[in-house]
Amino acid sequence: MSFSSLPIIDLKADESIIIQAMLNACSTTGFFYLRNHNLLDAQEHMFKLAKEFFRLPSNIKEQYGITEENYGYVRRGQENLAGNETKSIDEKEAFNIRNLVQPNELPSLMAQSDNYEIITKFQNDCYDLCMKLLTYLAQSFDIDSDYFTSKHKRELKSAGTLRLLHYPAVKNYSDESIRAGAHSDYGSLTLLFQHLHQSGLEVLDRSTNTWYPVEPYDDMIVVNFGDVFEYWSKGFIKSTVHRVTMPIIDSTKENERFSIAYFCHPNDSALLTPVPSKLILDREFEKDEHAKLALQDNNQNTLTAGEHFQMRINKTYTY
Ligand SMILES: O=C(O)CCC(=O)C(=O)O
Ligand SMILES: [Fe+2]
Repeated sequence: MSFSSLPIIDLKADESIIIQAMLNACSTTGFFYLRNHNLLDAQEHMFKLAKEFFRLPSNIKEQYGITEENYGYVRRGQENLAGNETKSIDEKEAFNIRNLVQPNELPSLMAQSDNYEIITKFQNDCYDLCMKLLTYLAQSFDIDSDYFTSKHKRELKSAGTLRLLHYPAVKNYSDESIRAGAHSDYGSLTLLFQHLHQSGLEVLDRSTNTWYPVEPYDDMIVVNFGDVFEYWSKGFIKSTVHRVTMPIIDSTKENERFSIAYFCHPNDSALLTPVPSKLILDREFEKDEHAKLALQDNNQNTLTAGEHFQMRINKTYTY
């Protein structure tokens, strides 16, 4: 397993192979490609809708501005994922949709019944896929197979979010510009859908401080582990830092970028205590620089997933 060619997990492979591959991926790169998932059609519909939405005039999009709970429209320059370590802002716009969203909470384009159905189907498919991966992961750790899924009940409150992203075309930019600043994700798993060979995503190998590009493939989802797993595994599972860089300027090529992220989060009340696996319980949690920044810096109080999310969000628009 290496950052220069991320592992590929094939959902059509034997379960024993998947379970072993999940264990290898989570403890090394924290990122992998997922092949043979069944979200291709749903993904295509979702990208079409996202493009239609981002083409709307700003005043319409801004009617649904981001709320304190982190849902709604983020305009270009409003968010800075790398926090106050840098002066730059993220050159992107985004729209965050909560789980179990109701049509009356959405812009009229998304509230139309056919589009609302596309959104809810996509959310359900993503949720089901995450639950499948979490079941395999529990098997990798030799714990009850519903150990993780029981902390992700669909009907209970969580910070789970579907995020549509648009990185507008650029003709020039400064050295400090970035499309999405360096960050780790806050939840348990992220499904990242890239599109039409629009690259730019990079992952950080913390041990050597080296960035590696993540090539986009239309038929494979990029999956990564978030902070919650770094807590649950005392650092055995890596919540790998990533970013999206600016495109190479080539006047013959269109360079805007679309992506979609499904952030799976445990229920707000879930405790971030170590999982009862032999692989984890005997481990010392030695926090490296990233963990010290992203996670609560002392091991005295156990956080809930909701508290950790709130802590990260309070900084996001600074960290
Ligand atoms: O657009 C991408 O490829 C990555 C976005 C991302 O990492 C995020 O929003 O957390
Ligand atoms: Fe991310």
